[in-house]
Amino acid sequence: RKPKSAKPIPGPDPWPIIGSLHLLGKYETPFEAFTVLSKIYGDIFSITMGSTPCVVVNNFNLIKEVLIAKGGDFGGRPDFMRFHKLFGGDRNNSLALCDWSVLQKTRRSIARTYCSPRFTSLQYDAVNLVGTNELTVFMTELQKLPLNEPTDIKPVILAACANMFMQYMCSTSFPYDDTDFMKVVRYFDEIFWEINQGYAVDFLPWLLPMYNKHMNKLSHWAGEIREFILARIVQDHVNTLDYQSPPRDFTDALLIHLQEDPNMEWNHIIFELEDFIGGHSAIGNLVMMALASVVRYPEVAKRIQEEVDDVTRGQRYVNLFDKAAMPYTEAVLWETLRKASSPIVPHVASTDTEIEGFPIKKGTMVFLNNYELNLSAEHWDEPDKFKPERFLSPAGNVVKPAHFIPFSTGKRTCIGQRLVQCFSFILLSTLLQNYNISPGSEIHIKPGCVAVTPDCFKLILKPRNTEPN
Ligand code: HEM
Repeated sequence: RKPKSAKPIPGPDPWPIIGSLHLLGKYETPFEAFTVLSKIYGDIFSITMGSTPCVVVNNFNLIKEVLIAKGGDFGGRPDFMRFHKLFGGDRNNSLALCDWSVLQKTRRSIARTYCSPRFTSLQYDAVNLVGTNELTVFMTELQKLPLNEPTDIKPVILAACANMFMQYMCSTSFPYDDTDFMKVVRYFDEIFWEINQGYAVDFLPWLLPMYNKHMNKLSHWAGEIREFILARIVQDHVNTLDYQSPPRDFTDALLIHLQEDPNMEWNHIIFELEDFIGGHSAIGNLVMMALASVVRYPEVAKRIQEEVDDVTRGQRYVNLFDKAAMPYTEAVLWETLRKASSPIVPHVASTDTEIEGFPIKKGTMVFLNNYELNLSAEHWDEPDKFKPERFLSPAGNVVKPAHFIPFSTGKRTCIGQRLVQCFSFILLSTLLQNYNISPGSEIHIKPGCVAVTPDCFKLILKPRNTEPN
């Protein structure tokens, strides 16, 4: 198709040096600014960040055009220095931050079986087993926390998520009093928060000398994590791997692939493992976000408790096969994702192309305004309210509108979304099965972000005395 127009895409005139960065500074998230600007310039507009040409697309059809119809043209990622620092000096080591390549295709396909387990697969059974086994440990650890007073439960939730991931992907888990393990869990969480922030230096690289300390901190966290994974997880697998037998887990599958595929290197598999293990932080943060809403709206907690009590009859912990009978609890997680409206990682045009007939030059960064999709009155009834029931059909089944894409769509869609749905479900329902939870400190949630700060709000846990045997 010939470009519809040689006219430039509308957008604010950039200032020298900073481009239009000043327009974003007034808002808590740049996506709020994008929504405001879309009312002035339209559903597609251009904006210059520093000297980087960017385009913002604001409606579902345009988002689909970028992610699905032209996914191949927009397979690149931003070249931020922070991303390099987090992945051994080269962001292409990372699955989420690399440009599209044959290697990425291979890495995604190795990961698919393990990280996107289908409902009826052996992997799904394994996820269930690992998750429910960890629940017992998790509950024991929670009982060590002070009850009926403000307490910091995020580290315990994160440790439970980390163990679920490590057990599932590496057949290993760690005690919560293992200081090296807890340190690594904390570093992962710091990185998750970091990745969810934007900094002026991303677009103004000449500010770099001022960020030296920060960049060194990122490299340090990443280095410590890598050392732990190599020493405490991978080494044992290398020593015990039987190349003639089917892989025991994801780590084995990666090591076997390294042996068989001349294009795979040692670094590729270590970084892939690190990337996926790191996914646990996203789930821990999502559970904290869900709890923030649950404590704000006690009627939500009550409905989850009714569901979980009904399904388990107070006799056992929840498992993944209860999910179908607990649609409200699942809907709470979808509503948490809608309200959090985590941004889709920006894509970058890897070739000269077009969007809606407008010419787009190779190297242009594309922001997909899912904030608008998730929070506008055009798409949702009372969008500011936390209403899980919006995701329930009259018959009580979970339904999601097509424009709701918290995990994105297209060739770079999130690989971890099934694990998110599994582990967050059992953690949230088990917490509410066993405790009445109330706020223990002021709760501030940053808009347009699925992360809460590493040292975040406290909660008060009051046992419900219905603990299963
Ligand atoms: C609250 C939880 C999560 C949310 C909201 C989320 C959301 C997203 C989004 C929006 C993308 C960008 C897709 C795109 O650019 O089009 C993404 C990519 C990705 N996610 Fe997730 N994610 C979550 C958890 C996870 C977990 C647990 C894992 C790992 C097990 C994971 C692995 C990945 C990977 C590897 C990519 C990059 C895929 C690629 O670029 O090819 N995510 N995620």
